[in-house]
Amino acid sequence: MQIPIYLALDFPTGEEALHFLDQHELADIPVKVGMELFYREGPSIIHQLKENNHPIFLDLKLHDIPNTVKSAMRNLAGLDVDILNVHALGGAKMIEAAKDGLLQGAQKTEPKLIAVTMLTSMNEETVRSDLKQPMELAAYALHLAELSKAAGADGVVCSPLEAASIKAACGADFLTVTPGIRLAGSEQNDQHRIATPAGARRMQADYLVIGRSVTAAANPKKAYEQVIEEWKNYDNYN
Ligand SMILES: O=C(O)c1cc(=O)[nH]c(=O)n1[C@@H]1O[C@H](COP(=O)(O)O)[C@@H](O)[C@H]1O
Repeated sequence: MQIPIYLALDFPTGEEALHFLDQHELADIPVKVGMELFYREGPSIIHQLKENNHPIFLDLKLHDIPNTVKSAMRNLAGLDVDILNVHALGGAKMIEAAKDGLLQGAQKTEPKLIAVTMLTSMNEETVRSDLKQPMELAAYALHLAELSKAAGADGVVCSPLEAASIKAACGADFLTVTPGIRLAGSEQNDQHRIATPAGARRMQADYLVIGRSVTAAANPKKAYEQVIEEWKNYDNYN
């Protein structure tokens, strides 16, 4: 079975992303294509990665009125990727519309629909001061997860710190996809609610998303292997 660790391909061009995978012998690994790469390359980067047998999470975080999201999802589902996502903050009607569009557009596989709860770059203070959200962040993320589940999402993007409580409330089958993953000693960058790969697994993350801890490492291949090692043998790590 493929290890559910998606490498975030946050590169300016497809050429750089493909070169990185090739140079560091990361053939076939699950990858996440986000706004930076997709807005530059469009569907062609998805076709190329699929040709190289990479499982793909296409992370475009749709957030618009239900009708627009439904039509966009119909198109994206036709790309035959494994995971697509929306912002849970778009509300229940928007998530339901995303699911409808996804089902209409699905080709060989039905991509999983994942809703982003609270971005891992936010903390209690920014949620309160920027969003004027009075609930505690973890409780609000849990609320958004329950809303997403009721609206037909297959899981959520959340911080590893919230994964266990979301699993407890939404059930073992409801997927927790967790960015904000950092190897010990890596830069935190703009992330706030973070954990190591081992910590995330212990906290019941189903899928990890990791970018700069690997892509900006002195030895990306070694860093990626460390992530896998921690995922497999999480009891041996802090
Ligand atoms: O949906 C996402 O993938 C996502 C949600 C979130 O809350 N936080 C978050 O960091 N991400 C994405 O996960 C990746 C994390 O990258 P690194 O911080 O470099 O590991 C980036 O591509 C983000 O766009």
